[in-house]
Amino acid sequence: MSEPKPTKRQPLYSDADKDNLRWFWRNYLRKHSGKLLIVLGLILVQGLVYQQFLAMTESGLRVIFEAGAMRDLIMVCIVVFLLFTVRGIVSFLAPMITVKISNQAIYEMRRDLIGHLMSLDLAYFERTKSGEIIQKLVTQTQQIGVFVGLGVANAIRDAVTVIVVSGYLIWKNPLLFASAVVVLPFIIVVMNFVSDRVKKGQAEAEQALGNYMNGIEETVNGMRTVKIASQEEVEKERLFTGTKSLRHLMNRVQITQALVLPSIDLSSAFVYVLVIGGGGYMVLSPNFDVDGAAIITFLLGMVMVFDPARLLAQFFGALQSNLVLLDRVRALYAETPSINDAPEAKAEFDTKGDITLRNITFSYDPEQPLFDGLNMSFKGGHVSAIVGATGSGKTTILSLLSRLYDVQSGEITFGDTPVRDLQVARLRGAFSVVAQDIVIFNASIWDNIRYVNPDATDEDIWQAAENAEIADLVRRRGDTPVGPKGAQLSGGQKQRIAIARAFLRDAPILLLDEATSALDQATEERIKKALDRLTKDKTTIVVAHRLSSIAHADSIFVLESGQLVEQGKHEDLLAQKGLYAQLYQAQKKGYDEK
Ligand SMILES: Nc1ncnc2c1ncn2[C@@H]1O[C@H](COP(=O)(O)OP(=O)(O)OP(=O)(O)O)[C@@H](O)[C@H]1O
Repeated sequence: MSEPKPTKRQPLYSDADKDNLRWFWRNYLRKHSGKLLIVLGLILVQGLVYQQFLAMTESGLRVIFEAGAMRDLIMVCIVVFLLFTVRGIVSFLAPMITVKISNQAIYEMRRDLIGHLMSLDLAYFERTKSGEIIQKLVTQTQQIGVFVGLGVANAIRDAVTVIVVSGYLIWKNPLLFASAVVVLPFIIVVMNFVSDRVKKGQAEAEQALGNYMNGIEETVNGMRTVKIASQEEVEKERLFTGTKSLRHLMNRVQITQALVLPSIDLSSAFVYVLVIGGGGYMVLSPNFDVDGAAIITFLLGMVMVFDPARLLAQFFGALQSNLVLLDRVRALYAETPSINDAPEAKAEFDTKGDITLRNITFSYDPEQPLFDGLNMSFKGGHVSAIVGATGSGKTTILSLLSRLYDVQSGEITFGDTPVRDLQVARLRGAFSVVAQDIVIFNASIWDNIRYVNPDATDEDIWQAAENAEIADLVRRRGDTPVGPKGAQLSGGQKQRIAIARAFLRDAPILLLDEATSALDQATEERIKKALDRLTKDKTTIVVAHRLSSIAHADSIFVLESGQLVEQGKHEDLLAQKGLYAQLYQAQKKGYDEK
């Protein structure tokens, strides 16, 4: 499951490809073995129909050439018609089964991929382009499914036809058939060339498509910034470049694939000439016991072989593309979550105990350590605040507590229990969070609030909405969705939804990261009173830039570049005349001057 290296020649069927095919068979097809055997039986019937058709044609021609009975000719016609009726019915039944199997396989593959995706760490989503994820879950799985459902089934049908009809022709006239095989090496060389180029081209095209989809997502989501900065032309150009490169790559893949048919046609023309010439000679020569009916039937048989052979050759070109897609889809499983439940992880813990960070080290990027030996303790049931300059690591501390990331060394404990000994879902279930990046779904405000507690009663939801001062808006907007990512709401309205969620969830530990920063002072004052009730007896950690809003905290931690530089109550910190006092005075001065 390696990333493609377009410049290096790769084997057509690498070990990874074989492994991917086995994986696909084991997980999504093997369970349908019984039905697949039925399909195989139906396909065999299709092949046999062709063989019988040839035999009947030869008999019919002989009746004509040898001026036989009319009755025999009519019989031949009826049998031929019946044979093709059988083939028609079977040709419908086989794909009907395979299409169902393949759609089931797509469904299961997507279900598994979504399940795995949900288990991955936040860090994966922060480094992976969303276009790449959408591509795996939407287009690549779909293409693989269609290929398996129709492509593979048709290819087996074609292969069976080629084998059965060729077998019949060999039996009828081995010498003539042997002369037709001379074109085989030419076809093999062309197919190898095509397959190799298709594989490389497809890998590059998938990469380009991922980038293009990601570009669209970024542009659409960032439309406000694009418009304000008048960057429409730049974005247009960026997307044009993406589609241009796709056009170039798809041209390369599809034109290469188009080489297959003319090569087969050229070969077949060559073979037909050989059969007409060689077969004609056999009829005319007294050394061979071959009549005109046999040669015409043989020629018809060759036509019937070449048609499925063309399709088979096309199939091998498409197979290379699909092997690339399968590799891309399966690559998601190479990503594994690192934040898991430890064996025998505990479901229960003291949610009211102190939360302690002991000598922790953490960095997002090994080049830039953020915390190195940080110690902090948040008192259970009390309100603590973290303050400090932007980028000093306040939000990161909150993320570490709920294990969105794991510390690299040191330990975080809840009461006496190390955080790694807790079940992740239980740990996170103990938090209500109002984060800086509020996620709003394109649903009604009501549904957005209920998201954090789907079992809540209507009464609870109204109460939460009242507490967060958003109930009026809920009444006014009713069921109207709020637009993608809450685009129809103001920053303060989104923040009040997040606060309403915290009220509704009512978990024992509360994390408020700049929770009221977008509110006007009057609304903030009203929400503060409700929040004071909410935080009662809960362990609350507040991150705020506006120091006046955290002055009442039981304990204030002052961070500077990932280090704890001061700690204490508001009055004590002011008396210390350190960083906190400086920040506070600067803010106060700012307000006084306004
Ligand atoms: N997901 C991430 N990946 C890489 N680096 C990150 C990530 N999140 C934050 N950082 C970096 O870590 C540092 C601390 O960020 P953090 O968000 O904890 O700061 P903060 O004190 O909360 O800042 P602010 O007051 O601006 O919210 C910053 O230098 C930031 O660039």
